[in-house]
Amino acid sequence: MTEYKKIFRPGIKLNISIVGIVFEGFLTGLNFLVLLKLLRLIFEKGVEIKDIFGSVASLGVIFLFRLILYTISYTESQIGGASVTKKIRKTIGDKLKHIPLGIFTANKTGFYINAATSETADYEQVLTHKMADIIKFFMLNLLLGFYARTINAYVGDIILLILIMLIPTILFSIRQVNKFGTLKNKAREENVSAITEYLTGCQTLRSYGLVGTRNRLLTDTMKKYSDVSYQYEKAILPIGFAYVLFSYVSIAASLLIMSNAYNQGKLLAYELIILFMMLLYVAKISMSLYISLVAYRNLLISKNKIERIFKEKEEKTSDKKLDVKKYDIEFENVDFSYTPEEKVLNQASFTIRENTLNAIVGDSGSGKSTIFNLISKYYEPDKGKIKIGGMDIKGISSEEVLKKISLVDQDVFLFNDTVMNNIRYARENALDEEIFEACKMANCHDFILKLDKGYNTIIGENGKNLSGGERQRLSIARAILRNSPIVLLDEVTSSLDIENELLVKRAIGNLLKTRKTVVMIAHTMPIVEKADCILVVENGKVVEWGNHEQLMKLKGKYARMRQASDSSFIL
Ligand SMILES: Nc1ncnc2c1ncn2[C@@H]1O[C@H](COP(=O)(O)OP(=O)(O)OP(=O)(O)O)[C@@H](O)[C@H]1O
Repeated sequence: MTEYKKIFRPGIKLNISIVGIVFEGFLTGLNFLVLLKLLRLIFEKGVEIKDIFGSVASLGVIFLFRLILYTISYTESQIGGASVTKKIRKTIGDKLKHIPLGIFTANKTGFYINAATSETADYEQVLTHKMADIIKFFMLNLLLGFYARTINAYVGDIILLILIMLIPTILFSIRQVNKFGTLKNKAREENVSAITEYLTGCQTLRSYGLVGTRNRLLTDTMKKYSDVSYQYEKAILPIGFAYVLFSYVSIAASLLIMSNAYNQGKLLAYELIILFMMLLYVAKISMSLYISLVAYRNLLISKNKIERIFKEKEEKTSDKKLDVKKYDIEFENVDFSYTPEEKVLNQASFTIRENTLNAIVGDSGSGKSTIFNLISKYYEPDKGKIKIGGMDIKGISSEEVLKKISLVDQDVFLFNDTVMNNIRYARENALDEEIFEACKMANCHDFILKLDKGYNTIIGENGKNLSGGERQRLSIARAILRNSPIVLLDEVTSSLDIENELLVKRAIGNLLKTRKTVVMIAHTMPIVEKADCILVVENGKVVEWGNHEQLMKLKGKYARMRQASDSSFIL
């Protein structure tokens, strides 16, 4: 058995609960025996009050046992179901750690959130309710059918026929469930993605007055989900209705057979009554069995979704360490595409020397951020080699490579935690004094002290209580504290006001004082001129490199970009 299949297996507690619920079903069947005995007394020799008390007591005892069994089974199933759910969610979490980081694009967020929440909860339903119900209803139906046969063979056969007719009904329903259930799940996934996007982008949407527009898109996904759900019900309901009709026509046919048998003296009055009661009960539980089987199949679609995540290709892991003495970065004839249609890097080759400040410039969409994505191993190159300190990073895990890199970009992610803890994520064992020092260097110490509880202030979900510049400086403080040999800065000042830009620039200046291999993508920073090396990217290649003076003398792409830039120095 594939390893992941074991995760879905019901554990001992769930198996106990299933056995308990099936027994509880058998006990329900015993009620008919008690009633049969009472009816026989009524019709054969006249009933006495003690007989009634005896029957009521028997029914009471059966009820008590059923209650005990049900309580134990229900509790066990809840504990067992929660334990399987925990295992599934944990495995999804573990799996996500090993899926290549580049996969986490915004449109997949809904897929993963949905799998870890709704789909897992759906599968728990299969384990805690559906499986036991299906076995219970099936066994009970079978038992009543065979028992009815001992009274009247025809009626018994009709009960068994009602059960057998479930097979074509279910086969027919499954086609609809597979079709519409899959569509329903897809629509739910899109809905979760839309909700996630709406909530995370709410601030931006408000600022652009687009709340209404996006809200419509969100409600569209909700409408699509409700439409598909309606189609699902519309496709399933007629099949269920036809089955109910068949069951009740069978009961009518049984009534005819029973009245004939009664008139011919082959069936006693109390037998007729009990058989009739059984038939009504069988029709009811057959319908419940049908509903449970349909729901079971539908919920298994969720299981398939979760399995898809478990089967997703994992990043190649290796224990190989990035054990190097220096931190040069080299690209050797690197080709890379996100999609087969567009080659983003084409034979890109360049070297970034260690302990130097490097700037990457180029037109929008030329592939600057892609170079960062490849250095950080969010993606693997299609061809060519990327080396750090002379070592090819191909066989090294992204976690290991990322240990050597601090990335400061525009999208600073902050946790809903204290300022102190948010910075400590960069280095878990950092002393408080080291955090204060890093914050001073990153120009954030003063604003942190002005916060309500200073370093112990909770900064809200993704730091929503802070300004863009403050968030940016906290991110630089993290990079300083992390003290990794490579620092990647991605257009960090592009969205800031002048005052904040100045503070962030000073913070970067302090970061650069510690000798590191620094690579930055910058549009508006005069610091580009100060870079030891400027790499100019065009059409997926580094077409020029050198310092500002060298490149200006070259009179090539960089010089043209520099001349075209306005007085505010837009590269
Ligand atoms: N995840 C992605 N999937 C598909 N295509 C992508 C993805 N990310 C970027 N691209 C495409 O790759 C090309 C290079 O993008 P990249 O972000 O590296 O450019 P850039 O030079 O950093 O641009 P900018 O200066 O505008 O940030 C662009 O055409 C972009 O549309």
